[in-house]
This record gives sequence, structure tokens and C-alpha cells, in this order.
Amino acid sequence: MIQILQKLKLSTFDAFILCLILFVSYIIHLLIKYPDCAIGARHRKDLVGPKGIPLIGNLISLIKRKTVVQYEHELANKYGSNFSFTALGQGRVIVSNDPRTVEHVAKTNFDDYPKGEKLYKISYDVFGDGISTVNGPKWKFQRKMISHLFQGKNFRNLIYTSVIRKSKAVINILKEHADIEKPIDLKDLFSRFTIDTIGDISLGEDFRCLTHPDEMSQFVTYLDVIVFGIFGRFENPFWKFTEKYSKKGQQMYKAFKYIDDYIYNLINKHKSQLEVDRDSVKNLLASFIEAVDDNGKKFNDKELRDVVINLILGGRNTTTLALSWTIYSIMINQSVENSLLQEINMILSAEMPIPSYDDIKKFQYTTAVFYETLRLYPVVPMNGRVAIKDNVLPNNIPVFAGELVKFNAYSMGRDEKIWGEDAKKFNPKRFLESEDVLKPDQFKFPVFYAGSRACLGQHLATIEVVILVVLMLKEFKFELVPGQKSPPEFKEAMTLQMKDPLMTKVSYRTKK
Ligand code: HEM
Repeated sequence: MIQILQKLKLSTFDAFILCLILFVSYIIHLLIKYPDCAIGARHRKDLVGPKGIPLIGNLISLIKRKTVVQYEHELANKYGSNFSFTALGQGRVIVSNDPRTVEHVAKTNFDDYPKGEKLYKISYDVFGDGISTVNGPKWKFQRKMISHLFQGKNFRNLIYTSVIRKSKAVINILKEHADIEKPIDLKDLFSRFTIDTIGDISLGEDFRCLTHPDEMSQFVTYLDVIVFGIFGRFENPFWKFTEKYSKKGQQMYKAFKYIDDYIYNLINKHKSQLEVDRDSVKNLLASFIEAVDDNGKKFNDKELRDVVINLILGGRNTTTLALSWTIYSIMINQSVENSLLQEINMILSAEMPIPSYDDIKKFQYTTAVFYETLRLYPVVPMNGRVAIKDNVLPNNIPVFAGELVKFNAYSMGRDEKIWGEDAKKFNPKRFLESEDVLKPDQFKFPVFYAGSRACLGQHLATIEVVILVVLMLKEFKFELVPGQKSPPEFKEAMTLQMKDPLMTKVSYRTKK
């Protein structure tokens, strides 16, 4: 540019005026191209939604939001099931809370909506090439191996034994609180339960979060550091730079290294043990080390690390939140608690105080309570994919390559068009009275996602929630400590987090 100006032999003042004209023309060009949407987003008159500001779209409303879920839910209340907005850095977002859209994205046109490059790059340090973020053959291989293992009898025994053992530890903690009438933060207790359970199932490790809460395992502490760190990257386009020069960033890098070393050490330890005696270790990591696909291919060490960390992270937070929202929903619905107790007393007895594996499926009402909770409080409240080619949604909305098609499971769960007039009411029986008892249409109820990439841990999560809820309710009554917000406020995150602790009074059902 400077060379061109020199060749034109313009004075400094003329050059300045020329640059100014060019700059202003460019801005005018952008303003014409993006009159009400963010730079990079296609200007579209055919979609309804909040009017955007030229060049930045709806960025300011998004910044001022409480949480993105609530922002989108307010828009759904105003504009209906289908609407759109844009934001600088995000491009165009098309929200379509229509079961047909979920089916289109998750199943029918699956190949046109892969997991995005941005997600892969931002979370590579943690998820690596694990199932949650990859596409194509890498995803297929892991999906096949994991589902195969998860369907086996060994896995069944492993999860059952582990969940029962860890649930008993929870009951012991609750006894301590009930004895001295000391309230407990159930959200924190569930988080310790889920990490101890998934640590046991996947690695054979006892993180001792239930038994020794004051000596927090370094692995667990660093796990939280990386989860929050990665979430921060989605909000900060300059993360690569800021992490390099911030204390928080340095702590994250330390955490990545620690977690990697920890898992690689365990892989080596497991391999040595398995060489000596194949039956000496029974956990998911051991099973993955031994697993072979149809072509005789085994997981290499990097794949083992990735698969294990993906399962730990995929299953921990989600189940913690599911348990917290379930117990909260029970506490505020007395008639639901009564029906639960009726079911528990019908299946369990003084001689059989603990459900066997086969008993679990008898707890139909309890499972319905879990589903009903997820309908109103889906712990993965929003989901979506960027289209890689032009498409048309079943409701005739065109989608252009690069646009993000989203559905908001929180809004869908409260939509009368989907769930009828009592959509906002907590009514677990709806999952029992419908034709497909406890097998809700996954496109209408996409809380575990749907189609080929539906959650692989649904069964495990259901077992964890049903067993723990049954054992807890059988022995104790739970009440919200007064003065807390009900329903609890949300905290901005990828999952539907409660902002504050869930302080709860615990008392014995029968006087000791
Ligand atoms: C209530 C508890 C849970 C909920 C609500 C839940 C929800 C979900 C959702 C919405 C997805 C799709 C994510 C996406 O692709 O955008 C997913 C995927 C997945 N979940 Fe879960 N999950 C739960 C528990 C678990 C557990 C306990 C595990 C295993 C330890 C697990 C393992 C997975 C895996 C491996 C995937 C990836 C599947 C694939 O991409 O093919 N989940 N889950």
C-alpha cells in the first residue's frame, strides 16, 4: 500500500485523505452488506428474531443476558419455535425448537452437521481425539468399541457394584448430617459421588472425595480447573494469547500435564498387571486395553487416554446436575415424593433393603421422575451443529453452509405444542401413560441428544440416579433450607448449572 502511494507521488495530506476515503467506503460497504446482522453472517429477511445492530448483530443483548439458555428461551416465548439471531464471532444462529429439526440434524442429514472444528481446536488439550469432538472414522471406531463394551455383562456388574458401594458412602455422610441436624449442600455431595463412581468404574481409582473430602485429590482439583478453563475459551477469542500470559492459563497448562501424566501412568500400570493376570483388574480402562475391533485393531496409548478422559468428563458433571435437579424437584413436589415412597416400599423390604440389578427396571416411577426432571431441567440445555452445506429444514427454513442450527431442549421441554397444556407442570406419569412407556421419542425429548450420536451413558446415568435416589429417600426426608431461591438460579455454563449451593435439611424417616 505504502509503495503504491509512493508511486502516485501524493503528498502526505492527499495520502491521508485517500486512505480515509477508502476506509469510509469499506465501512459503507460493510454497513450495506450487514445492515442488521453481525459481520460474517448472511443478511436474511426470511427469518424472524430480534433486530440486530449493523456489524455486531445481537452481541450486546447476548452480553447483557443472564444466561444464553434464558436469552434463547425469552426469544422462543416472543417469536415461537423458530427464530434467529446473529453475533459477532458467532455468525448466524438459527434456533429451531422443533422435533423435526432435531431429527433432520441428528439423524436424517447427519453427515451435513458434523461436530465443528472450533469445538475440536478449543477442547483438544482435554478431549484430544476422543469421541466427544471427532467425526468420521475416528468417531466410528470409538463409538463401536464403547457401545460394545457398555452392552456387555461385565460392564453391567462393574457399574452396579460401584454405584451401590458409592451410594452407601453417600448414605453414611447423610447419616452424619441427620444425627447432628446439620444441613448439607447436596450439589457438592452429588459431585463427590459422581467423581468417585466414574473414577472407580473407568480407572479403578478411589479418589476418596466421599470418604476424605478434606484431602481433595489433585486429579479431581485439576479436572475442575480444565473444565472451567475450556469453557472460558469459548467466551474469549484471544485465549491462546491470554492463557500464555496469565496465572490462570499457567495453572491450566499444569493441569493438562498432570492429568495426562496421571492417565498414562495408569495405562502402564494396568498393562503390566494385565500381563501377569488378565483377571486382576476390572474397570473400563482394563477393558479398553484388551478390546479388539473386527479388524484386530486395538486402542493405542493416546487413544486410551482420550477415550477414558472423554468418558470421565462426559459422565461426571451431567450426572451431578441430573441428581441435583431431580432431588430439588422431589423436594418441591410432595405428591411425587409420596408416590416414590410407595414404589420404594413395594419393591424393597427389610430383607431386601438394596435393589438388585434386576430390580432397577422395576423402579418405573422413579425413572419417570428422573426423565421428567430432565424434561424441565435438561442438563445439556442447548445443542446444535454448524451446517457444512446448504440445506432446508423440514419446516422449510433454508440453512446455508456455515450457519449454526440449534435446538433449545429447555424451551422444548416447556413447549405446549410438544407436551400438551400441562407442559410446565411436573408430572412424571406422562412418561408412563404414553404408548412408549419410558421410551420417549428422542427427537421430542433430546436431553440425551438423538440419532447416531445419542449419549452412550444414558443407561449408566439412569442406574446412578435411580439407585441413589431410592436409597436416599428410603431412609431420609429432604427439605430445602428456607431462604434459598426456588427454582434455583442458573449459572452460565455449557450445562444447566445451579448458581448457588443446594442447602438441604436431612432427617430420618423413622425416628432412631
Ligand atoms: C444425566 C446424565 C447425562 C446426560 C443428560 C447426557 C447427555 C448427553 C448429550 C446431550 C450428549 C450429546 C452431546 C453432543 O454430541 O452434542 C451426550 C453424549 C455422550 N455422552 Fe452423555 N449424558 C449423560 C451422562 C453420561 C454418562 C454417565 C456417560 C458415560 C460415562 C456419558 C457418555 C457420553 C458419550 C461417550 C457421548 C458421546 C457420544 C457420541 O458422540 O457418539 N454420558 N450425552
